[in-house]
Amino acid sequence: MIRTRGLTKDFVVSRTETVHAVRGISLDVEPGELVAVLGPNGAGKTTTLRMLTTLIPPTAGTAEVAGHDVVAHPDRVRSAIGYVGQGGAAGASQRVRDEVMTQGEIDGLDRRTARRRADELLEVLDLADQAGRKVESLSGGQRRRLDVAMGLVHTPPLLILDEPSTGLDPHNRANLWDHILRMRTASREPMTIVLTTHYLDEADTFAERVVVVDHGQVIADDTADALKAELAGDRVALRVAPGDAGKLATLAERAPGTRSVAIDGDRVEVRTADGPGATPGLLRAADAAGLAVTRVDVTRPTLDDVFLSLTGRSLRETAVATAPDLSDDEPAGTPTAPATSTRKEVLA
Ligand SMILES: Nc1ncnc2c1ncn2[C@@H]1O[C@H](COP(=O)(O)OP(=O)(O)OP(=O)(O)O)[C@@H](O)[C@H]1O
Repeated sequence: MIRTRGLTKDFVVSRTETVHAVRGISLDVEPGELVAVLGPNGAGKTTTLRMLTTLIPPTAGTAEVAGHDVVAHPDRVRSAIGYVGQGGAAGASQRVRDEVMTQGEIDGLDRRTARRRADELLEVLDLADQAGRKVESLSGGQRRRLDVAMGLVHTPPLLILDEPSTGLDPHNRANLWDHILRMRTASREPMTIVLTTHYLDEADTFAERVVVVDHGQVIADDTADALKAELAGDRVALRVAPGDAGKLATLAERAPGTRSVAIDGDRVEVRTADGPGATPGLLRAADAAGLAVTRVDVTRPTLDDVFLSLTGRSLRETAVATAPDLSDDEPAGTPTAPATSTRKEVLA
């Protein structure tokens, strides 16, 4: 469904500065896959999606989407995809339901189906009460939900979503995911979904495959479970008398499967491929050496641990620091120029 080879994007910012936003990404996404693309701010995720959706041309490399080259046949690509970008796609002076319906008709739905889909999506995304209101009167969170409704109104074979849930409250995030998953199972053809998210729990729970991007390159690509097992490992924390921590650490280093051992006061933290499997052996070794273990905690790694082990940095910190405030309390007002071109502007 997607095939890129050496996909590259440079932005020439000035005579002396070029931003190498995407540096040779080669990626294959099969029909029916649900792929989450993770990475810190500025990693190149949006730029990659914008090339795949034909909003910007690649500097080098190739990309085929739904069987069509993004440079040679952008129209064919556009008609095969649904896209939710980061910029507000709706016209400020239009009414909410009309905007969703119009987008549906642009995407090829007949008027009745467009209305039914619009009403369904406005209900799912908690916008039914705002259906007759003008877009400019919506809060930031409501406007984001409207963007998502416009992107999902037709049920294309390929959905590309750039941070669809950013700024939504937990209730609306859950509804959105429920709807996306239902759309997917209801569609006759396998629906392919590629999305970026800063919510690691979403990627962990819903994505069948996680692609980690950093500095414009893919640095890991696998299922969340495989990435966690390969790159982060489980943590077994054992508490002993402070004077015994060194002896226990030495024993733990010799235990099968141990990747690393760290001491923190009376706590010995063992990184191992299989925490629950390794714990009985660690306890037996401690017991045989006369060391009394007073507490054991086994923790499975998160995708943030995966990123940390790959890069030495935490994804969570960058996400929290830059998550936009889409408060539902205040109307968002007329938007300033969006950071990315919108679907309506460019794909219509
Ligand atoms: N139009 C542009 N002109 C110049 N530089 C750009 C432009 N668009 C993106 N960049 C730069 O390219 C790099 C990648 O940006 P991109 O938006 O793709 O990152 P991202 O991974 O989507 O980040 P975020 O998680 O913050 O959305 C960044 O350094 C960004 O500043």
